[in-house]
Amino acid sequence: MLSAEGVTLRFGGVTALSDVSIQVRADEMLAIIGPNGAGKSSLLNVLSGFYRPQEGRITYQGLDILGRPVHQIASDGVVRTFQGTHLFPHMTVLDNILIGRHARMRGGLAQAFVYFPWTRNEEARHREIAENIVEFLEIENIRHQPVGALGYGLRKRVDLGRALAMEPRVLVMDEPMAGMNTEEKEDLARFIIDVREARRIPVVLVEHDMGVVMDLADRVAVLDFGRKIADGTPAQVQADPAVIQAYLGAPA
Ligand SMILES: Nc1ncnc2c1ncn2[C@@H]1O[C@H](COP(=O)(O)OP(=O)(O)OP(=O)(O)O)[C@@H](O)[C@H]1O
Repeated sequence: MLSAEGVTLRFGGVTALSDVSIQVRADEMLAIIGPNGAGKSSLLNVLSGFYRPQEGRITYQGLDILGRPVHQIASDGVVRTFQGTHLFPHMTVLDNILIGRHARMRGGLAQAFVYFPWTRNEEARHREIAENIVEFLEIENIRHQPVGALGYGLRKRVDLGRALAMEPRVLVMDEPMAGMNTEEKEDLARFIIDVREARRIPVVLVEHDMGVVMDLADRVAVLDFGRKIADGTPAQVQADPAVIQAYLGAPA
């Protein structure tokens, strides 16, 4: 579905990724883990077109997408969320989700909020899709509240809604649960599982919480100092001496 082959990414003298190959298979939950600075966010940025590696290939549905504009990669279906939230705090939940429809709007974003007669039908269709997402994420009761007034857990849920509005074919999430309490993590995990069941799309996520990773992921790839050191089921990876060494710094 989406893959990196032999990817090397450097920032000046820093090698963030070194000859990394990874494949995201259809309908799987792939977790990317590793110690701080291991290159996890860099790998997500490369897979979603935000960073262009100096070496290697990125393919999506069999096509080389290296160098394609990032908005085009997103509208082709590789949709990512970022650490924290990228929402408009003064706008309502529903309007923030509608922003996610931007890539799918023929009339452009401005027209979505202005009632030109010729855009009314399209506007109604986008609103219906946004309302369905609101229902799916069980945030009907806050749909007209400004996002800035919400707690972090709910804001992350709205952020997921905005990503869903973009109709992802691959959903890429950078530490979706960072900064959440246990209850918020459980809620978001449930919705991520629901998304996979409802949309049958692969999800790639970077996550620090090993409990979450072991519960959610079908497969885990481990990065350390920009290299992929393991790739397997959660149980395989957990028992891998190289992984244990990377995390604990113990001698091999
Ligand atoms: N835009 C950038 N400019 C310069 N160096 C960068 C940039 N982005 C990442 N790096 C460097 O690349 C390396 C990998 O960083 P990256 O953020 O991908 O790691 P990470 O595994 O996501 O870390 P964390 O778990 O702390 O978020 C680090 O040494 C980092 O300092």
